Amino acid sequence: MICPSQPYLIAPSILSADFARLGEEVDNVLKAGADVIHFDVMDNHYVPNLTFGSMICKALRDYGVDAPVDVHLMVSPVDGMIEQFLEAGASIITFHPEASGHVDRSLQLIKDGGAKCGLVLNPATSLHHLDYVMDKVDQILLMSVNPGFGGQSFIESTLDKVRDVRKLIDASGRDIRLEVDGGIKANNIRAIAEAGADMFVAGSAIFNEPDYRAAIDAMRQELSLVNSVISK
Ligand SMILES: O=C(CO)[C@H](O)[C@H](O)COP(=O)(O)O
Repeated sequence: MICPSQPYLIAPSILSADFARLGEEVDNVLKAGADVIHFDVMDNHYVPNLTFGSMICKALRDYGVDAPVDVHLMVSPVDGMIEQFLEAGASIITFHPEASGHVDRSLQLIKDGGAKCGLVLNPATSLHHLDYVMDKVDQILLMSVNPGFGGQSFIESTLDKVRDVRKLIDASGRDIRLEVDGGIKANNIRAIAEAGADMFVAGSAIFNEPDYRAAIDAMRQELSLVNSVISK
């Protein structure tokens, strides 16, 4: 079992928020103890659903949201959207390697714009996409559902993938965040952390609950029980 070198982060996905009251929803979830706002951008091309773009990110910044905004781009091609989200105030931008013709260039574009960069791997996407970029990425996001919709069930084989990526991160000697997204709830977050993840995206498990603080606290309570040993 592995202990990441950084504290655990909980990142509610606003995909499951009430869009008619988005500013208020983001305020409420931050007041309830969220660390990061996860922002799912879907283009109805790379994934079969359509959500929101950089204008909504900018609107949240203008509204006063100063927490880190973690933008997950499910769009193809990706570079134009990267530029827009840098201007809109994104803190972290991740994208799928299949959506970029030049992965190294897209990562550099994000870094040059002052945000943290990362790659997202779908459940059946190979880890070989991480070859030759481990010196560059700040974050790796493993999808534990097929992207496009909230409220799906966690794909169990992700746990093996998390263990494999944790080994790659430890071998790199860099502080790279290992984020997992899809079907995360209080009853499985501990196992995901024990596999080596240190950042957890949860949409329906938080926004579908009447009490956001209770939902986040239940996850933190499970994380406090993680059986961990420093592996470095
Ligand atoms: O990226 C996503 C879907 O593509 C969502 O962030 C993810 O599925 C979170 O939703 P839930 O916690 O309800 O599974």
